[in-house]
Amino acid sequence: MSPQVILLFSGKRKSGKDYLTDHLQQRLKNECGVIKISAPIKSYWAKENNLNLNELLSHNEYKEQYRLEMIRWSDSIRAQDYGYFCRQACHDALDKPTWIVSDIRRKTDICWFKETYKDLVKTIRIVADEETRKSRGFQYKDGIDNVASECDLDDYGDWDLVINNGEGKPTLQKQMESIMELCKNNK
Ligand SMILES: Nc1ncnc2c1ncn2[C@@H]1O[C@H](COP(=O)(O)OP(=O)(O)O)[C@@H](O)[C@H]1O
Ligand SMILES: C[C@@](O)(CCOP(=O)(O)OP(=O)(O)O)CC(=O)O
Repeated sequence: MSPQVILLFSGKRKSGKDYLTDHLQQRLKNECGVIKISAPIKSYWAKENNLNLNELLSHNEYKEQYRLEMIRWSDSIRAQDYGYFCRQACHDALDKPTWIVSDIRRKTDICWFKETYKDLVKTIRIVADEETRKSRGFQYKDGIDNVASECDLDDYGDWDLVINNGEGKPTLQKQMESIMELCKNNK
């Protein structure tokens, strides 16, 4: 079965990408599959450096020790082929009508998905103010928070949906409904 809608989620560290996409997955159950562009990066890095892949994939602090190096290495691959990790992440194409891509970071990620899947693609930006992100554990790091990995989409202006997940955010129910509404147009 080919997908009917592909939801691309983006947002800064601790904006709530995993939180909201996990909830969406619980809601859609078997109807959806989750794709993480960081998965093939982490898998390669774990193998090369003999690291614990499950820890690297988890929400724990463990991955933070390796984030800077993974960004640098993955950017060197992207410089040759910007779709490399997007393609790898979609490789075992999910047999589900809705795909949730939980970690879009660069304009080239959006470009690759739109070139490949055309108008199946919907882009969603999760925003949260810095105070809220700090209360969730965000700490600014030079080389991470001021490079493409975190900033390339700051000036992207063509989101299909922007969700506030910070101060004054709507209820989770409302956040989910706005996503479902976006999907409806593709089904
Ligand atoms: N709307 C929310 N309500 C309660 N906790 C939240 C909410 N959004 C995010 N969090 C919590 O904030 C932390 C960071 O969220 P996470 O989804 O991991 O961010 P990101 O994936 O964008 O780095 C997690 O502990 C998560 O459970
Ligand atoms: C090297 C990375 O892929 C690591 C991303 O790991 P996660 O996607 O787990 O990070 P957060 O959800 O923001 O905490 C970043 C990149 O620029 O590709």
